[in-house]
Amino acid sequence: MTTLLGCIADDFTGATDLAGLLARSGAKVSLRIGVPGEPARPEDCAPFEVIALKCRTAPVDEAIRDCRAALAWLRQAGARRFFWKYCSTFDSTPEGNIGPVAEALMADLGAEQTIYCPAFPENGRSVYMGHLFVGRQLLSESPMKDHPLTPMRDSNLMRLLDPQVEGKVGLADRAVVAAGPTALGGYLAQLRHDGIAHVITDAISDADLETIARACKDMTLVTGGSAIARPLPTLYREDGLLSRDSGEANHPPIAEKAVVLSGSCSAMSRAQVAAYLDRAPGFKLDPLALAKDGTAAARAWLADQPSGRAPLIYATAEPDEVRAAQEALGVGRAGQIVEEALADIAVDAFAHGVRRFVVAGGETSGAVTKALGVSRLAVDAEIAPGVPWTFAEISGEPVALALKSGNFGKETFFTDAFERLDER
Ligand SMILES: Nc1ncnc2c1ncn2[C@@H]1O[C@H](COP(=O)(O)OP(=O)(O)O)[C@@H](O)[C@H]1O
Ligand SMILES: O=C(O)[C@@H](O)C(=O)COP(=O)(O)O
Repeated sequence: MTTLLGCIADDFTGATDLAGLLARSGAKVSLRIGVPGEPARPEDCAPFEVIALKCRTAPVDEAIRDCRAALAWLRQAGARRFFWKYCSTFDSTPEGNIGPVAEALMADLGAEQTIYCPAFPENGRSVYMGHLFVGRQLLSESPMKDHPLTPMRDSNLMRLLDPQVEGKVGLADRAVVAAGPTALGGYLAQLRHDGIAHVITDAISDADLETIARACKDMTLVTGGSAIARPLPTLYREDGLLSRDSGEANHPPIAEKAVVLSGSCSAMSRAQVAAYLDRAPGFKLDPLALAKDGTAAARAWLADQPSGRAPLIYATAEPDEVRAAQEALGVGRAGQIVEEALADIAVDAFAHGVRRFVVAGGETSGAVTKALGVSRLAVDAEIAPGVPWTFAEISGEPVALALKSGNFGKETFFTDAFERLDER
């Protein structure tokens, strides 16, 4: 059927997060890795199409080029409403890519205004007076200040967005949101009249997100984290745009051999790795050793592991270890070496019969999924808010992948993931 909402995600965990939240409604969601090589045929498309890109930290021009190509494909699929998905912690560099991509998409779509709504209350992200909180902490005081690629050192979204865009930035604060969808719609119209193209929206609860979604459901372009998109299928149903058909599909059984790969250095991933090492064998990657000797030692270790709990290979490290690796190798190169190593290990693991992959980290998931040659993922059971199991076919073999955002899941996530897969 023709696509109702065309979504572009700036990383792969963000894409599965968004697809998982949209799929909670029972609607059919299709998740494609990269812009498909073939032109879109609306009859083969789902009402919700998500294109996963790996452009969060790409040079601005490259990110704009890739997102515009994704937009063109989604328009061919029939979409007239679009969603630009970035991180609920607004991960970006000083130059972008949140603002420049939004502005390029707006130009292509002739949209005068869009909203920016990263709030995800279920995962502790809220926005108040334009300031982003992670749990009880301001973004800039949260562990996101030490992110290896996008350290977030300011919590004021207007201040973060302003240098990234040419148009004017404004705020729809909590008082306006709390006044309900009609008041919010009127306020946005007033801001549009005043020439404000980019509006940060406060939201501290799911009820706020419902209000914003209701006020913005017909906006040509909405931008944000996944949670602002979650109410949209229900709203489209109310408007008679979407049928009640379930998108549920049966997936073939997946062979049991499994591996956990973690390239995320978030505080939550560090806790998850530590908890899992109490129960399963682990191998720690050292970026300097990888730069010198490659992945042979890790691959040999993996090949030697007895069956049982899925082994864990991780580069996950404390901020001072990450800084030391970055000082020795350069920030970009350190990240790339680790991503390429985990991708290389994943390909080797697949060749040795591994069919269940749990991957921690957005950039890491992008590298692993691309290397495995996955082009489309089917979304299945949610393990934790924003992290579903997904299924793919690689060389004709069914494979399960859980792509975990660095910050998501409980401490027991890796164990939870396999339990969830077995109980489906
Ligand atoms: N020990 C390390 N030293 C330096 N960089 C690292 C290390 N471990 C992982 N990285 C890099 O840090 C980045 C983490 O980003 P990502 O995978 O997106 O995780 P998250 O989801 O937590 O943001 C990746 O580029 C990864 O290769
Ligand atoms: O919105 C979110 O927080 C996630 O969907 C997301 O984008 C994850 O990014 P990483 O933390 O880099 O995995």
